[in-house]
Order: sequence, then C-alpha cells, then structure tokens
Amino acid sequence: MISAYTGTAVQAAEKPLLEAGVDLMARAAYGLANAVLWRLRTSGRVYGSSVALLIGPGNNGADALYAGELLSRRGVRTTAVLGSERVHGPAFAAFQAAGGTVVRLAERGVRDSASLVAQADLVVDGLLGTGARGGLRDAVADLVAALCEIGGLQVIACDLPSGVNADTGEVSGVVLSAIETVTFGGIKAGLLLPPGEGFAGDISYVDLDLSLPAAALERLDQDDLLRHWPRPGRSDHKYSRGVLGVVAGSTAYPGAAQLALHGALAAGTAMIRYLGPATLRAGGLPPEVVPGASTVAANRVQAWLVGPGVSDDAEQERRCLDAINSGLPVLADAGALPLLPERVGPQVVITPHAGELAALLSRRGHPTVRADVERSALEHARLAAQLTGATVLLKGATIVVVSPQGEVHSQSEGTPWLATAGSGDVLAGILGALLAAGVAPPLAAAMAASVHGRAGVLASGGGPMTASGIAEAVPQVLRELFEGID
Ligand SMILES: NC(=O)C1=CN([C@@H]2O[C@H](COP(=O)(O)OP(=O)(O)OC[C@H]3O[C@@H](n4cnc5c(N)ncnc54)[C@H](O)[C@@H]3O)[C@@H](O)[C@H]2O)[C@H](O)CC1
Ligand SMILES: [K+]
Repeated sequence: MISAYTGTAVQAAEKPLLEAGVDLMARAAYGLANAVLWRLRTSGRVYGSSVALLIGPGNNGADALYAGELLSRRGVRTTAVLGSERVHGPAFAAFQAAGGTVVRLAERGVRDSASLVAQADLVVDGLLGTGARGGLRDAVADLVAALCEIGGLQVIACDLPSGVNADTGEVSGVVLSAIETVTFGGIKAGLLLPPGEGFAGDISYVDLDLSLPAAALERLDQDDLLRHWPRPGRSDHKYSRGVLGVVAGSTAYPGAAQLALHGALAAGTAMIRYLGPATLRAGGLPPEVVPGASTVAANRVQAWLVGPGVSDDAEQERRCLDAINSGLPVLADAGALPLLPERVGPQVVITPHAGELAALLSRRGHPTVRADVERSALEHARLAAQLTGATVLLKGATIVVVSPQGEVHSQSEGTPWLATAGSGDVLAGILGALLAAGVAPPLAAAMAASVHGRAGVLASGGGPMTASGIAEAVPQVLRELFEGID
C-alpha cells in the first residue's frame, strides 16, 4: 500500500523534529542531490555536466540550493536562477561557497534565463513546495511558460512540481512537467491525484522519519491485490463464490452488456444472471451467462451490476432502480446514473466519468461542467460521495475512489490506450465481480481500477487495443498475481 498525505500534515509532522534541531533540510537536499546524480550518471557523466536550479523564496528553494551545493562539490556545473528577491540566506551562502553560479531572473530577463536553463543537462524545479498559495506568478510564470514552449527539458521536481496543489492535485497556471519528483517526509496526495499526477513523473521518496497521521489517500499495490482478491477454496461451489446479477444493454447498445459480462466472467464470477432485452437473451449472450428471471426481486444474487448500455428502455430502467433499492451491493454505471435516488446506502458504488459526474452534481443543485471535474477531481468526487451516500469511482487516467466515509484511493496503472469505447463497461464487469464475491465497495472499486489498468497495459503492449482485448487480458493479470502462491 502506498500512503500519501496532505502538505499540511507533513509540515505539522516536521515541526517537532525541527524544534529538536534535526536538520531535515540537509536530509531532503541529500536525497534530491542523489536523484540528480543518478540521472546524470545513467545518461553519461557527472563531472562537467550542467544542472540548472530554479529557486523560489522559501524552503523548497532552500532544498534545491543545498542540493546544488552538494552537486557543485561533485564537479557538476550548477546555475541557480533566482525567481524572486527573497531567498533562503544560509542555503544561498552555502551554494555560492561551493562555487555555484547565480542568475537573477529580474536582471537577466525571461528570454535569456530560459535559454540558459534549456542548455542544462538537468533542471531542478525548486520554485514552490508545500507552502505554495496558488500557482506561479509574474516573471517566474513567464519563465516556466517559456521553458514549456522550448520543451524537451529533463526536469526533477523538488518535493512537488511547482504549481501542483500538494493536497488535491489541482494545477494552477503553468507547471513544468517533471520526469521525476523527489518528495520529502511523506508522499504528497497531490502527486497521486489528477491532474497533478500527470506532471510528477516517477516518484522518489526521501524518508525523514516523521510520525505521520492517518493517510489522506491510499494506493493499492500488487501485495494488496494479492491479499484481497477473492479466490475459491476447496469447498466452494458456483453459488458460494457469489452470484452477480447484471442489468445491462438495450436494443440500441447490446455491446455494452457483452463487455460488462465479459469483464465479470474474466474477473472470476462463477455465476451470472442476466436481465435484458429478449434479443440479447436469445443467443447473444456468452455461453456461461444464465438468463435471469425478468424482475430484480425474482433473482437470487449477492450483488448487482446495473446500467452499462441501458438507454431509452423503460423495463431496463425499472430493473436498474429496483436493484439500486434492493439493499444488496450494487454498481450503478452509465445509464443507471441518472436514475440514482437522492440518497443511497454505502453498499452502492457509482462509476461516472467526468462528464457524468458533472451531470450528477448538477442534478443535485451544484451546477458543474466536465472541465470543473477535470480541474478538481478529488473535490468533486468527494462532494458526490457526500451528497449521494455512495462510493464514487471517478474514471480517468488516474482513477479516484472516494467512500461516503471520506476514505480516498487512487490508482493509475493504466495506459492512455484504455480510452476506448467499451473500456468502462469492462471495468464495471470487474467491479461487479468483486462486489458479488463480498469485497467491500471502496476496496472493490480500487482493486477493479488497478486490475483494469494492468489488463489495459497487457492488452495494449504499447499500441491500440479493443475493450474485448482488455477483458481477455484480465485472467492473465490475475494469473501473474497468483503465481507462486497456493
Ligand atoms: N521545514 C523544513 O525544514 C523542511 C522543509 N522542506 C521543504 O520546504 C518546503 C516548504 O517550504 P515553505 O517555505 O513552507 O514553502 P515554499 O517553499 O513552498 O514557499 C515559500 C514561500 O513562497 C511564497 N509563496 C507562496 N505561494 C506563492 C506563489 N504562488 N507565488 C510566489 N510566492 C509564493 C510564500 O511567501 C511562502 O512562504 C517543502 O515543500 C519542502 O521542499 C523539506 O522537506 C525539509 C524539511
Ligand atoms: K517544487
């Protein structure tokens, strides 16, 4: 499990150590310098290479200056570009004493400074850290905009990419995209949330031995999947493993039902009862799927998956609503989202994309458009969880899961190739399988997101793929997970 924290929590945890005289900054700078040295070494040489350091007014700039001092002492040509008048005095003095070159943005100007920085082998972004209020401003913003336009820079972010909110992952103004972020004391939640995660690159963590509070966000890793993924025991039979009821598809969208069913079967559901249009029931279903009784109440299942491909079909919509109101664990997706009652119980999971979440919030008196959700994903997912009472899985390159109790998960194992028609239906199937097997909704949502992402990577192999291909890859992902156990 990867745990992440708010910037405020990390700062609060630093306080007692700082008061006890522990030089946390030296440890942060040492970790940052090592990350830079490793990059320089793997791309050629350390001695004689060049590193530009972008320096802001606070401790984040100080970390970068102390790292610059260490790099200078290893024979790296270092140039600090000071973005503001104010700079951390002792760190600045140490940097100069080690032979680093200093350039003041106010004197050198944006264009000259940008071309100087662009010549460096590596750039360290030490402009803003956890003390940031909003994004980069004035000439510093212009400098970063110019660097973004030049492009192709190898940037290592100090603690977090400047302009990314440490708590929420929201991005203000222009931000330099990093290949790596070296973060100190605790991984900041904003590095694992959209859209901030998209700027962070690989995350390296420098442990400062802080006593941190409960995590603000958790991300499941391979061990968590292995620990929690349901596997049949010797005494299990097809019913005891959990029966899933599926209400999906309509005459207009038969494919969504197929994909959701395929996803659920691939994820290990041993028994599915399907409720849908007669055309689909008569021969269009995978052979493993059993046609269910026509009403929700007449089917014995452990969980429901409702909504994929349900459109303009009163009978299907009735079933979706009955399943949502059944009190059983239920995943409501796509066509079931507009049917969601004002409040539901914590056994319900909803899986909107940004546009669907905006529509859902707008219907509940919070006028929202897709761009709002994309800008502050966590805030909107959290609001939806509070308003509806459901666990919310917000789809995207980084998937955010928020439970009605406020627990937050995020997963981003996927690939941009996953953005293909039907991909969400397969995700719904995987999540439905986990709910039927009795996995708690927030954990099931995070596990489904993870396995869906992994299956996408496997199916893609770096190129295009189909949604069916994602479902076909799920058993292989699980096989690799279970390899070597039992
Ligand atoms: N405390 C420690 O010893 C350690 C800190 N570490 C690093 O410190 C930063 C956090 O440092 P802090 O000085 O609190 O904040 P910043 O450097 O992010 O910002 C400082 C300063 O900047 C001004 N400011 C805020 N927002 C803006 C803005 N939008 N534009 C311009 N200027 C802005 C404001 O005056 C702030 O006071 C943390 O990220 C670590 O890098 C180490 O982790 C080690 C221990
Ligand atoms: K930074």
